[in-house]
Amino acid sequence: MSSSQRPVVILGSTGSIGTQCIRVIERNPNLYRVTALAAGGHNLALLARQCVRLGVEIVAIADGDKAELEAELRQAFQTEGLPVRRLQILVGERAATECAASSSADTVVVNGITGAIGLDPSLAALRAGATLALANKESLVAGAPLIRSALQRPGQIVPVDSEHSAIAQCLRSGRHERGLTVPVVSGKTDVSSLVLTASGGPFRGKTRAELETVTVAQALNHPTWDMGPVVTINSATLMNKALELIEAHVLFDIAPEHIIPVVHPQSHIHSMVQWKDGSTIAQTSPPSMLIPIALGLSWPDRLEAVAPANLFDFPFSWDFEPVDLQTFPALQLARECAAAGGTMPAVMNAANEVCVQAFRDERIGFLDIVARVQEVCSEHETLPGTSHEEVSTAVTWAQSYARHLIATR
Ligand SMILES: NC(=O)C1=CN([C@@H]2O[C@H](COP(=O)(O)OP(=O)(O)OC[C@H]3O[C@@H](n4cnc5c(N)ncnc54)[C@H](OP(=O)(O)O)[C@@H]3O)[C@@H](O)[C@H]2O)C=CC1
Ligand SMILES: CC(=O)[C@@H](O)[C@H](O)COP(=O)(O)O
Ligand SMILES: [Mn+2]
Repeated sequence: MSSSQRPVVILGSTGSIGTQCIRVIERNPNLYRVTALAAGGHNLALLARQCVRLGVEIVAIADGDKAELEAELRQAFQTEGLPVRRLQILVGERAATECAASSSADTVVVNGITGAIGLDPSLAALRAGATLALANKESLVAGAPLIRSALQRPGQIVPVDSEHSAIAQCLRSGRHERGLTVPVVSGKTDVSSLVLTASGGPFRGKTRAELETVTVAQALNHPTWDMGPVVTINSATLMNKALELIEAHVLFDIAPEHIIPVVHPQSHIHSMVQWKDGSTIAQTSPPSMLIPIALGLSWPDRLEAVAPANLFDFPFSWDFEPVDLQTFPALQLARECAAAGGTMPAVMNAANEVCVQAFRDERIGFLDIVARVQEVCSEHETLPGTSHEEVSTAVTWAQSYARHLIATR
């Protein structure tokens, strides 16, 4: 390893964020070296190929068989024409957390795991002193007080979610020192609001009556982004924007009433910051996660030619419209959950994870997802959420109450 190569740990390496992160790193071999990979264990052949190609030292899987992974690794070494080498293999539900804990202050840990299961690995990365390039928004929604107390230094979290990366980039144009992430210009904040753009998802413009019969395949057909299935369905219910509103509130320490969601169907403007003088700064590029992922690795520097830029030499237009809050009530629910604070956002997310799985299994309809999440939240008595035990008790309760509602309605 050359001393100029920064060590990188990728959690969720076989997913949409993970594979795109590997693309960025493979284009910049002099800058980065992947030391560890973690995945769920559902695609061992791909994981083994990644390990061999990248020369990692540690590989972690949540589920699956160690012997099967070893066999895939042997096969991958042979396919690449390389001598078989032993790797440290971690297996089990704590494996990704152990993998993150193996990092150190100069490491970037990229968290591309889906779901609140990503919280413990995020905490482990922060406690190890690593930079956390965070795509796993559920970490912040489920465990904001825990994340705050695990933070070792300002700027330790670099947001990878496209909207939050955009906001972080826009914030560099003025004064804003508060929040958990990448403070750049110190001084009292001059921000008046954050404008959170939403594509509107595949069902933009539909009525609730029309949404009653939409299918899983239709919900997975995102108009502008190619992503993993959970975030794609969350985009369709606008629960993704609900999670992102809480994510922005936590990351940038801005009151939810100063975060304004707006539908922008082209997904070219990734979010904006409005300043006290009336100015608005936007960050734009054609939809691609490569830029926010690259910035997660290199912040505040920029890598060369990461993705195509907007072309301004032919006519086109960008549209904006208000979010239809009657048809898509998730955002209003998020505001209420953010106001309640403590364990309430973790409960909202946990119930949503259960309901999204039930919708994917065709056990509930599309509109039932947010309706059941609302019911779960309305029955929850908020706790401060400052201990791990409180958060996991609330999450377990929300999961089982959501399952009960799904089974009995
Ligand atoms: N995809 C995108 O463009 C964007 C994604 N995000 C966020 O990034 C996160 C990841 O999304 P995305 O890449 O789309 O999701 P995917 O479903 O494509 O990938 C999820 C990854 O997590 C792994 N995984 C699942 N469970 C575990 C576990 N217990 N331990 C370790 N790894 C695990 C999966 O492994 P396996 O393959 O074995 O199941 C897979 O590698 C989500 O929080 C999402 O909201 C945010 C903005 C954009
Ligand atoms: C790419 C990204 O950051 C996603 O979270 C995206 O925001 C999803 O699109 P929606 O705007 O439809 O939720
Ligand atoms: Mn996003």
